[in-house]
Amino acid sequence: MVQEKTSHLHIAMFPWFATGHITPFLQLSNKLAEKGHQISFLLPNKARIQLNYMNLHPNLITFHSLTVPPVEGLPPGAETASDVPIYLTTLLAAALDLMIGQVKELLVKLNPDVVFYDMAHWIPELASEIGFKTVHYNVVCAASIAIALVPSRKISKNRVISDEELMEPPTGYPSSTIVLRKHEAKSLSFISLEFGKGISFYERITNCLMKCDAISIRTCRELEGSLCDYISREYEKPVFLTGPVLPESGKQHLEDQWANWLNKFEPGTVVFCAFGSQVVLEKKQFQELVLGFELTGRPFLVALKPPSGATTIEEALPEGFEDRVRGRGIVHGGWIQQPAILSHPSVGCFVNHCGFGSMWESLMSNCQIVLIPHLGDQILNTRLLAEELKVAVEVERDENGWFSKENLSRAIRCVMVEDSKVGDLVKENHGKWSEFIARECFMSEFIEKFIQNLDTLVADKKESKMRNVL
Ligand SMILES: O=c1ccn([C@@H]2O[C@H](COP(=O)(O)OP(=O)(O)O[C@H]3O[C@H](CO)[C@@H](O)[C@H](O)[C@H]3O)[C@@H](O)[C@H]2O)c(=O)[nH]1
Repeated sequence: MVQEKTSHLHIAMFPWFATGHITPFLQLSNKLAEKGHQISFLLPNKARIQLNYMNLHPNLITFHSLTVPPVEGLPPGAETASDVPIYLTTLLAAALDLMIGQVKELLVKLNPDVVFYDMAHWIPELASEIGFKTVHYNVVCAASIAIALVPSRKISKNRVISDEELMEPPTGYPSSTIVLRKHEAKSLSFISLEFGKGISFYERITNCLMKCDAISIRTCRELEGSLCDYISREYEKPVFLTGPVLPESGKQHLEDQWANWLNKFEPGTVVFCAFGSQVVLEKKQFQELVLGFELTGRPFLVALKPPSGATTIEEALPEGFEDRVRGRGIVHGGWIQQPAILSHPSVGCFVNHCGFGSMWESLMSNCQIVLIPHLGDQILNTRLLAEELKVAVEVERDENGWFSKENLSRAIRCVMVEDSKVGDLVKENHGKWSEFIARECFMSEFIEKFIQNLDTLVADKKESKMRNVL
């Protein structure tokens, strides 16, 4: 096969100041640097120090520190979303917008071919002044954009969107299964609220999407092809997919305390549960959750943050719980090596919140998948896995969003017992997907195609540069 020749690009990355955004931008940077492209990565100083270890190509990826300016109400020293409670992130967005001069100065000096961004809606303005191409890179599923952040939503300035309106997908939305249920609509109501000074979240993102040269999404056609096409039509822009861009898994060594405990059980019998880095449950819901695991009668390992109002997991556990499950159940209040746990042979079921990372890790595992989503994109990811692909089951909630121990236990049992129709169906479908994803070329093909698209996008810029030189 004749390989198409690609030239080396200089790409500037300018992600929103949140770990969940900086990390995937950096993972993509690593993939691009692996192919010889040069990356200038703009980020606040503290995040640079924290994430330096993730830079796998320091010869090609250069971090450039930014200074987050003071904004009234923003705690001094706050630089990323992890430094502030969620209701103050609007002030961080206001600080981001004040950085236009600083970013402009840097971009003039760096002179990149293309800038990747996600929240700084003013990047296209700089592009026309300085002369670079722009790619709006979305790090959550295509469904989150398609259902909430398209022009067809028609959310004009200062209009607050109702839950009823959010439940209705926008005109032309291509899926009848990846939708929100009544109690879930409020998880997206933030889009019409202010995010930064005098601009709503909806306005910010739709501006970004309208003014960029190309849209890019961290997904694949096999999962969300029709949703990507819908976004492309809505914005009349090309949509370049990067695939999931996950780091090479490499074999993580599981800590002895977990390996020894898991080794005590038969293959495929342990239920593992984790809800990512953000979810903090209400105490009552937390207690109901752990009682649900007790009710299954199976061994279980749960790794969660303490619920709201508690400083430790132990103080929040239901009365007598620890004695009743001793020897077969652990609720751990700290971080645990999720990918390594998932590949332990004793683990047979993964109960998770369907955050983007966990969604892919569950798809790549051999475990049965049970989902309890909490936030907007997690709900849509869940619909994708449970309703479209039919590789997982979702725990039923009532109209107030509450899930009972019985519903949790029922969902786990229905995928774990032998000869369960649902269990067999999700297992078979899941098997096909994990095989598909595990192919060696799965991620590399995406990146190669993605780079070809970028090359075409910046070709005219390069030509005019050449003309100037000649
Ligand atoms: O005890 C734990 C818990 C999690 N993880 C890892 O942490 C990552 C968690 O990522 P993800 O599943 O995406 O969850 P969140 O951290 O909650 O993700 C945030 O960011 C995602 C986009 O990147 C969104 O999809 C989610 O809604 C948002 O909560 C995964 O790689 C897990 O393997 C561990 O290693 N140990």
